[in-house]
Amino acid sequence: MEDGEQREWGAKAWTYLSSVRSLAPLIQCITNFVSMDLTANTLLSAGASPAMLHSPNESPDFTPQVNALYINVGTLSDNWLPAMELAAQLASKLNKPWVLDPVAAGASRFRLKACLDLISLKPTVIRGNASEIIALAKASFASTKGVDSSHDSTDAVEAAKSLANSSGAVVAVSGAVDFVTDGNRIVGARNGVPMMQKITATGCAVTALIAAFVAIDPSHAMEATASALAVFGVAGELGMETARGPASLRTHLIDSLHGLDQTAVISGVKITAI
Ligand SMILES: Nc1ncnc2c1ncn2[C@@H]1O[C@H](COP(=O)(O)OP(=O)(O)O)[C@@H](O)[C@H]1O
Ligand SMILES: Cc1ncsc1CCOP(=O)(O)O
Ligand SMILES: [Mg+2]
Repeated sequence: MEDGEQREWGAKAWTYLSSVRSLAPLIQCITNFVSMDLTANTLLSAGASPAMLHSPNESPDFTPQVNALYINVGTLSDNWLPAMELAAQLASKLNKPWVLDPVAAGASRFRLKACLDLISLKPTVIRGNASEIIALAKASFASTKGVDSSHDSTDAVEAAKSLANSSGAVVAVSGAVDFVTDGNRIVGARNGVPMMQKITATGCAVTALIAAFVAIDPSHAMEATASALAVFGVAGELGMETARGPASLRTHLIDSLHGLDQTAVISGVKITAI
């Protein structure tokens, strides 16, 4: 039963990846300085088309052209927040999917409020680590030490459900198991390797990949999100076979994502209902 369910998810994930490769969705990324390179390379190696355009002077022309918008608050500053809000408003008004990465949501009052304000603009998906999702669900500052999680993803499952219900977004918590919920259903993806936490911006990059998968099928955001997380994890597992540490894993993960074939995805994806 479980094997059949996993193969079905594997086939679904392969369909999403193949569609990203054939349709090359255009993804507007308003993201942090640390992650720009890995995020753009992750999207390119998956077959999507990244564009790091963030000026509020450009978004009125550019956001209408994109297939999805990705907003990441990692290196948030006073003047970037209005740019994020404008792009999110445009995407919502135009019915385009948009995905939020609430990096370090609980690290400061400014950041927490910014994330909650962005969530009021109706993201399609929110993907964070466990500490970030707990901070958002409780709307509480100081529940995290920075950008890295001090909780396991299993600790944040109830917080994810509660955030999904209050926001209307699909919520994903990454970690050893990546959980995805729409507030009602929950699935878990058990792919990836622990070394992925030792490369900065892997979380940011997988959130961008979620945006590319959701761009293909916005009405099934939960399926697209779980598939993106699992596919990124499979690329990490294959990359780890030849990597010697975080720096080479970063390279090998990108290479593996680019080279994934149907067999690797269908047999590698480990998604199950919880
Ligand atoms: N212990 C782990 N085992 C396997 N994969 C992991 C583990 N921890 C994180 N990952 C993977 O690393 C990527 C980044 O997740 P995470 O480190 O939780 O995000 P962030 O960088 O935002 O804190 C995700 O694809 C996740 O599945
Ligand atoms: C280190 C750091 N500081 C601000 S943003 C950032 C990158 C965080 O990336 P991730 O959440 O994917 O680990
Ligand atoms: Mg992160």
